[in-house]
Amino acid sequence: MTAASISASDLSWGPRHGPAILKGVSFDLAAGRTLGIVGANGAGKSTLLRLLYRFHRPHGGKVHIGGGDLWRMTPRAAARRVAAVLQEQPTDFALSVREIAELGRVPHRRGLSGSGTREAEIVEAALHRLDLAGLAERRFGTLSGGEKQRVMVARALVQEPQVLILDEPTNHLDIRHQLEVLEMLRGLDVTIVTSLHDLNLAFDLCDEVMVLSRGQMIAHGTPDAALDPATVAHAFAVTARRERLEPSGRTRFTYSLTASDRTY
Ligand SMILES: Nc1ncnc2c1ncn2[C@@H]1O[C@H](COP(=O)(O)OP(=O)(O)OP(=O)(O)O)[C@@H](O)[C@H]1O
Repeated sequence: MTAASISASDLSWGPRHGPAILKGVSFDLAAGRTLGIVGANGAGKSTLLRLLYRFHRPHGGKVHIGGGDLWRMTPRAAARRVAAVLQEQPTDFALSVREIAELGRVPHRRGLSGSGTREAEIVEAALHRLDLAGLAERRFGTLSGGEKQRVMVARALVQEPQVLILDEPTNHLDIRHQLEVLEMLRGLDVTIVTSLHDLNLAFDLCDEVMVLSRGQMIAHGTPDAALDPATVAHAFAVTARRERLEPSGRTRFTYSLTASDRTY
């Protein structure tokens, strides 16, 4: 895998005949960096991600991956560059874990050529990395939510993308697998854009954070700058507190409803 830069300029999108859901979002992310997208429910996080993995064509603005316009590439070329791990999981319940992971090779195959030794090695390595070797022959439909999530990350790795788009990648994962998956992702030579609900994770994991509110970017920068308590309070309509824990030196957020929000 070789990371590629992402450049998004003035992106907007909305449903046909509906109001704009995403308005004027721009950012430049250098190759190999991790950008976290945070914001309240409905803020537009998944919508922004959909524009980055070529699901929605922007109504305004452009996305460039490694300098190339995402919508001027063929779908196959785009799929060789960008992989996505989504909240919605596939319904190929009858396929085995290995077969789902192998689907990640499709953009790399020419014609009807099957899988060679190298292809098989890539799949095995990804299954191993995600702690799935023992489940390789299991039917996808029989897995737990967290096991399914790990299969989807494995399939994305098998795709050997330059850019990895993740929509809430830690959903369903227990704390050990959260740490393992996040540490593994950080070690990849890939550029990552991920939505996250957990601000503590965003602070620890990301090189940069973007805060969305009602479809607009209200902050973007280092986690320290973007996640300042006033911005968090505004974006999530809560009282936010940010503390530095000793002796670890890690930053932790805690939240409460503002007094006027209480209904009791
Ligand atoms: N295709 C669509 N048609 C109509 N409305 C849509 C469409 N896609 C998204 N929306 C609306 O746009 C808003 C933003 O949705 P989006 O899924 O991007 O939010 P989000 O920040 O990812 O939220 P969550 O944290 O709940 O996952 C929501 O109000 C959603 O209902």
